[in-house]
Amino acid sequence: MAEVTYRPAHVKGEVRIPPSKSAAHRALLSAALCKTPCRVGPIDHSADMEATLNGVCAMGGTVKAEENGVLCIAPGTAPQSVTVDCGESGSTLRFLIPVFAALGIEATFVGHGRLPERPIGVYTDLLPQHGVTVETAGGLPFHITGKLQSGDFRVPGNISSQFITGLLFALPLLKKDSTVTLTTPLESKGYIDLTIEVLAGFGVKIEETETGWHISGGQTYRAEHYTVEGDWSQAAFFLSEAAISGGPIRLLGLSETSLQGDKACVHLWRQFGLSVTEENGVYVAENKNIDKPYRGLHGIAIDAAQIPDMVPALAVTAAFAEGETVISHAERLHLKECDRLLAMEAALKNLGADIKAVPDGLIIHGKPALTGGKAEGMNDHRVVMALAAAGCACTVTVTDAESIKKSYPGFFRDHKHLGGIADGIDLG
Ligand SMILES: O=C(O)C1=C[C@@H](OP(=O)(O)O)[C@@H](O)[C@H](O)C1
Ligand SMILES: C=C(OP(=O)(O)O)C(=O)O
Repeated sequence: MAEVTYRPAHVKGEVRIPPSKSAAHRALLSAALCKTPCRVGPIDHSADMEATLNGVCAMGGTVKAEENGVLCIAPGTAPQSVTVDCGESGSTLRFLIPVFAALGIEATFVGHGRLPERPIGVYTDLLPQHGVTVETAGGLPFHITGKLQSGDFRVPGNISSQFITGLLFALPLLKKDSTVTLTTPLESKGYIDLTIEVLAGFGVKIEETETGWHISGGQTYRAEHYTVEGDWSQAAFFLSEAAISGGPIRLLGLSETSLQGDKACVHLWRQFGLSVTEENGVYVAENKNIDKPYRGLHGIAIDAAQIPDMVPALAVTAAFAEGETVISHAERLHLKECDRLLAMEAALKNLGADIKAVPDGLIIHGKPALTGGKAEGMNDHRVVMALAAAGCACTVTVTDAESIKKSYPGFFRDHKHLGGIADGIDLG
């Protein structure tokens, strides 16, 4: 795989944050469940979006590109049996399985990269209790036959919220009412809030209960269009760049009222010492203490249970922040596109940082400067993008540079547009 070399530079200027991958997955799937055409956009053509669009087509839907990144999704006739390639997208796989089961489509789900090894056991246990036959050797391929039956779905809240989202999409399609009951406390709650919000945009109601959710059966997905808001998880990489390089960076396209849990990045980087202000929907990130020791940044304590995708970018800023940063409740990072805790530990150590992975997170003691060096991207988009901020301060070569295509194909272009240097790869 190709390498990218980030070199020291002062990044500043304006960047339009791409549309939210999480919101887009949800909106495309909801649109595919409508009885009449629905326009969804803007959509960024990342590999994960392609995976969900594969799913939309496998449901019999058709996809037509219109202007300004809008896609028109029209319903078709669902096939009886189909293979769905989910690429490397955990969201696609875990959202589609129960939906296909609710529609009674016999399906084989396949995937690549780390996806075949990522947890799927929640469905292996649960679906057979509700009328679906599952065939799997543990991971992918994952084959389902039969039609999902309503009832009480008991689900752990701490493996992946994506199982719950998948059920919240599927259960309204069944004839009778269902409940989802949490057997352990919910992590990544912001993603469930986002699911419920997108469903509401399609006229589908989910009721929160003391133990989980009540879902009325016989509901209909209905909407003519859905506008996808900006992606707070991608904005975090630029907050980290502003913290280390100075900025100011103006971030366009983000919603102030977003339910994305990753909106917490504003508060977190302010705690590190970055100034983040908002005016008329534009967020401005600037490190006004860039000339002070440690760039005026100081270490913080972070509970990552609700914001797993923030961790790579947080770890990089922490490597430059005075004192200790402790990132806890991040166990699920072992199970993402790579083991993100070990990947960030290895990468930042190679650049000269003081970082230690512990079972539930990372402990980092910041240094005023890093030496730079070579790091493994581990085929993980968030690892490769997070290291761009370190590369604003020291030369960093990262392998697996193309992995950014999973969520943000224009990342190097945007980094360069801000004055950053990303050599060795031409991805626009
Ligand atoms: O629902 C979603 O859109 C997502 C949920 C999160 O996964 P977990 O719930 O497994 O933490 C997150 O890490 C992922 O990038 C996107
Ligand atoms: C983990 C991620 O996505 P997914 O789970 O959908 O593969 C991610 O985007 O960081």
